Amino acid sequence: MIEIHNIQKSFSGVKVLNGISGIFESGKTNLLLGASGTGKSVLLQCIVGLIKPDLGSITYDGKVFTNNKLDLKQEIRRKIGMLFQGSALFDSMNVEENVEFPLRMLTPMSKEERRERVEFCLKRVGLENAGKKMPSEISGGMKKRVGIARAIAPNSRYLFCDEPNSGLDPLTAIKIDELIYELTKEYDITTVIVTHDMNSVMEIGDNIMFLHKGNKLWEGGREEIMDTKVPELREFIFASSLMRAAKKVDEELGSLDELSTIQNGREPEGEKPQE
Ligand SMILES: Nc1ncnc2c1ncn2[C@@H]1O[C@H](COP(=O)(O)OP(=O)(O)OP(=O)(O)O)[C@@H](O)[C@H]1O
Repeated sequence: MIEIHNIQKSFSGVKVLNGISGIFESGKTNLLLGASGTGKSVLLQCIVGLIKPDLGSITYDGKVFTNNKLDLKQEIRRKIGMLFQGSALFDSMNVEENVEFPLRMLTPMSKEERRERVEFCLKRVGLENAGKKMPSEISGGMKKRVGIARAIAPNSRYLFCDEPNSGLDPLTAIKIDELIYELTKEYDITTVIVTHDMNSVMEIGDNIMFLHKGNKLWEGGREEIMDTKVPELREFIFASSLMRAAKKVDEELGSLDELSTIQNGREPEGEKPQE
């Protein structure tokens, strides 16, 4: 579990994060949702320690990451896996070597142990036959899979993904989302995902934090987000014509349901009979 409290960050006097607090639980996919420029990536970078917040605290499983103790920071960093937007694979290394890299850097594993772990991780992400390929020889979706295998290889307890399905076709994007979701549950990882994709929200949003102009305006699960009354979030969700259509169908199905209840001689739920 990761807890953030009152995270604030300004650049050149311009406030980008305005006191964000929240809890990211383990075994859950926690989404940072919002339009471009709302501070999602800056918050993610603060949480992983790439940017120092001006104020606020970040705690990983009870250990305070923001207390400047180098040993502790390094201990936590070893448990962090990152999936970058463009996958960020090393072009000069083949797929196996990319996945092996953090094992060489962060663990005392022997060569044989590393080989077994790489094999296991590549199999888990469905790339058992791609180990010898170079990044330039594989598709965008496969690159994301390699990035995921590399991120989880050292038994990471925390997984951070910056727009994991950017640049992918919708079907591949869903598969990548599903893979991240399954791994989160399987290994009880605390996963934090930056996204502005409503498909991801509806598919894998266990816990969603909606950011707007550096403020947290809403937090909740995918089953409640469509009913939000927060105007900025409603505007964000229904900016997509697909989501507007989905809402319309939902409302029409609701009306049909109500109609059939009345036709069957029962009162619609929530309505009291007239005296
Ligand atoms: N290193 C930096 N120096 C100055 N300003 C920055 C820096 N990093 C981010 N910003 C500014 O902070 C604001 C929030 O940026 P951020 O990248 O977090 O947005 P975002 O919500 O992730 O958007 P997107 O979805 O487009 O990536 C933007 O106005 C951006 O220009």
